[in-house]
Amino acid sequence: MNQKQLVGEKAATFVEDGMIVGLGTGSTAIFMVQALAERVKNENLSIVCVSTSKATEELAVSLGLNMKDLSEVDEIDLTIDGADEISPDFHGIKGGGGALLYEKIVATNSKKNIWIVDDSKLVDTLGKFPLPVEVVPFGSEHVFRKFVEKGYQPEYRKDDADTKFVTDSGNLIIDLYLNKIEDPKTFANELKSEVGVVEHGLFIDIVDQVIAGTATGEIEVKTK
Ligand SMILES: O=C[C@H](O)[C@H](O)[C@H](O)COP(=O)(O)O
Repeated sequence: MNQKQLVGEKAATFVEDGMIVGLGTGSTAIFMVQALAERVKNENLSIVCVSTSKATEELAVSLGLNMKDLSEVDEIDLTIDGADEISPDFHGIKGGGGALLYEKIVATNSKKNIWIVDDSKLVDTLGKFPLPVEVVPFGSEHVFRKFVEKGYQPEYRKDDADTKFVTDSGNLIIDLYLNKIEDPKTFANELKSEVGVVEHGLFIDIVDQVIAGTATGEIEVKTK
């Protein structure tokens, strides 16, 4: 069994009856959603789920999970999501699948956040993975040029048809090829202060627990 499936299935065991659960997005989160739907059926659990993307929403509905909009629920008990990079001090990059905005909104309205990853995502320093920045389409070329001037090596995210990728909320994504982010907190604040930037993929002080795969097939659970 691959690492993504192992950690996805493990994470689904952290959900308890009666919880409001945030469902993450991506290839690892898919395994968690499938395993959770199985548990709900087999153990007759009564849970409410909130999605972080249209793709996850569709999957969860097809599996019969009880879905609600974020605005319809009070605080989420537990959100389980994937990640693209995680540093030893529990900061991360997310948004490789373009879902960073809804993911961050759901995560910051959750009592607890768990990230599920294979061991390739655990890094010493963030930044090898291109950092996604979600921008409003209006005037985005100006934001793009500022990123060029600052040496951030930006590239518009493209979809399969080679046109600009559009997020679930109708925005664009500019990926920054930084290679290394020395001070993620400061950089996160700097990006947020740029008008036209809606959100970025740096998730600072958000995750509580990381469930990571290993080459030997064992699972590591790390708590902040
Ligand atoms: O926008 C996508 C999300 O942040 C994903 O959770 C992240 O990219 C990890 O995805 P995957 O599990 O497919 O590597």
